Parts: sequence; C-alpha cells; structure tokens
Amino acid sequence: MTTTVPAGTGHRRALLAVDGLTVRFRLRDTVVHAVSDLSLDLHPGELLAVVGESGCGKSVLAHALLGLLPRNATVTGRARLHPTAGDPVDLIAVGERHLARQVRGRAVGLVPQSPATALTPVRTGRRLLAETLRAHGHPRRAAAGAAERIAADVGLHPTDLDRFPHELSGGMAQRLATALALAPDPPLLLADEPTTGLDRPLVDHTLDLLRRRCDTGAAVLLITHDLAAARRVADTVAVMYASRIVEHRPTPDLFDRPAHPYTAGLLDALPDRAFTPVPGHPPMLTDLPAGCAFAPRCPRATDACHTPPRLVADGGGRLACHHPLTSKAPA
Ligand SMILES: Nc1ncnc2c1ncn2[C@@H]1O[C@H](COP(=O)(O)OP(=O)(O)OP(=O)(O)O)[C@@H](O)[C@H]1O
Repeated sequence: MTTTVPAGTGHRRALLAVDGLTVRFRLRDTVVHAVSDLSLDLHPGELLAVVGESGCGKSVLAHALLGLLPRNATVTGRARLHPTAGDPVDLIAVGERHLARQVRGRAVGLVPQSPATALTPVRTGRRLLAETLRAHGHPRRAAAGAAERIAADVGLHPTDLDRFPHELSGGMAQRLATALALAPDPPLLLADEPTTGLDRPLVDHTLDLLRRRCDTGAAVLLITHDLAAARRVADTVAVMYASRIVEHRPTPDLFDRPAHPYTAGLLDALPDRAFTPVPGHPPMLTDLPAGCAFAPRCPRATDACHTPPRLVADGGGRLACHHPLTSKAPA
C-alpha cells in the first residue's frame, strides 16, 4: 500500500515508505501496543514532524526503523528505504548485519533522545566526531577541520570538543549528538527531540539546521513535543495518539484547519492559543479501548466511535476520525 502524499511534498518516489508498521513489547503478564499499523511516506527534501503526548510511540517508531529495539519487541510491517543508488531495502526484514554496516549512521542518522547515555563516555567530542567522519570516508587530515565545522554548525565552540561527554551540559551533549548524526551526511535523519535542554535561540538554530538539510535534498523525521517547532520547520505533521497516526497533513493545513479533535486539543493547549490542556489522560498501551482510543476524551464521541476509525485520505492529508471537525457536529 502507498500512503497518500500530503499536498506540498511533491509526488517523487518516497525515500522511506513505512507500511503497516506494528510494534508490540511482551512483558511478563501483558503486551504493550507501542506502534499500531503505522504507514507513512517520507520524500527527499521533506521534513516530517511526528507529534503527540508522551508515551504515544514516537521514539519506538524511530528505533524500530533502525533495529534498535530490545529483544522483547515484536516488529511487523514494512519500511522500505529507497537509497539514491542501489536497491530498496526493507529496514524491518533486512537483519542486524546489514543495518549495522549499511544503514545506521550511513543511510539513516539518528539524533537520540538521551544523548548523555548514547555518547561513548571515554572519548572526547573531538575524537568521536573525527572517528565518525573517518569511518565515513573523510581522510584523517580533513576530518579534524570538518569536525570543527560541524561542531560550529550545531553551536559548539571548538574548545567544547575537548571535553568528555560527562563534562558536557545536557544541551551541549544534545548538540554533540546532533553533530555526530549529521557528520556522515545521511540522506535520512531521525531526530528524536533534538532540542531538549536547549535555550530558545539554540532551539531555533538547531531547527533551522535540520530545515537546511532538507533544503539540500535530505529528509528529516523530527520527533517532538514542541508544536511551535513543528510549525516553524515541518512540511508535514503526523499526529500520533496511543500508538497510531490519527492525522497527517501539510503543516499550514494542520495548524489552520485541524480535523481531528485530538489535534485541535493539542493546538488549544498552546500558550498562544487557548492554553487549555487536553482533558483526561491517554489510555494505557497495555489496555487500549476496542474502538477509537481518543473517544473517552473526545467531546464529539458517539456510539460510532466504538468502531476503530481507519486512517484514510482526507483533503490533502490523512485522517482517522468518525466525526472530524470539518464535518457537522454529531447529533
Ligand atoms: N522496552 C520496552 N518494553 C516495554 N514497553 C516499552 C519499551 N520501550 C518503550 N515501551 C513503551 O512503549 C510506549 C511508547 O514509548 P515511546 O518511548 O515511543 O513514547 P514517546 O511517544 O516517544 O514518548 P516520549 O515523548 O515521552 O519520549 C510507552 O508506553 C513505553 O512505555
């Protein structure tokens, strides 16, 4: 199945085509439904923001694409990566050896959510960056200069590179992790909350850096809680709720005319809008309702919502809702 391409992203072949991705974690006496039947296409030059409340499955999505989930995870579905040269590869089926040699870092970069734990503790930032660059073909001499340039790009001072990860503040570690992911110049970057711990100017600086990657042909999947960040740089926004995408459309449409009541709720929570949180709490992913998972919190829910809504084409995007805000209020 090919997902609808939200208008504004062009109709070129997708760099990444995710189809029916499902992730379950087996625990001793229960199962966590972390990602459910998730489909999306990401095109060269596109910045897709994935937003949603904490625990809805955003990071698990990124980790599933890179084969980084623990052994209690079961992953099904497909995620085809179409490199510019060579045959497409299904990231879910391809196996650890290929992921380690050809994909992670090289074809798909990851800015991890917790850089402090992801950075090798016994090497300085300079050494980490130089090693990464050399592993991706930079000659030793050129690597030193390139490391300083990339560090400057993310807002690190050259002297910051001489520190070990434990000597860096959270924000500095975040920037170093971003620099390490950008260094091999991957055509696809998964950035999981890349602005955590940064002050506003550095947030904007990092977002603009990601945007520029897309403007030169890369694709970025930006995982963020920060809707203002998504609005600033994303071409399209996918809203996740309780393991599923519930709405996905071009950024201006999503912010100006949200169709899913949950999207509208997230927007109403913004300080420059109603500043009212979405009432209630998301369901446990171990105990999802049979129908629409948002129904218990939704002002428009009716009996129809006992049936799970399918994610279908809607305007220039995709929507999973029986009673969208763009239709008449249910009786
Ligand atoms: N190894 C694991 N075993 C069991 N459950 C897990 C595991 N890893 C993640 N989960 C669960 O999967 C769900 C999705 O987690 P995920 O980290 O993707 O959320 P998220 O949307 O990225 O949240 P946040 O924004 O807080 O990072 C959560 O309920 C989480 O507890």
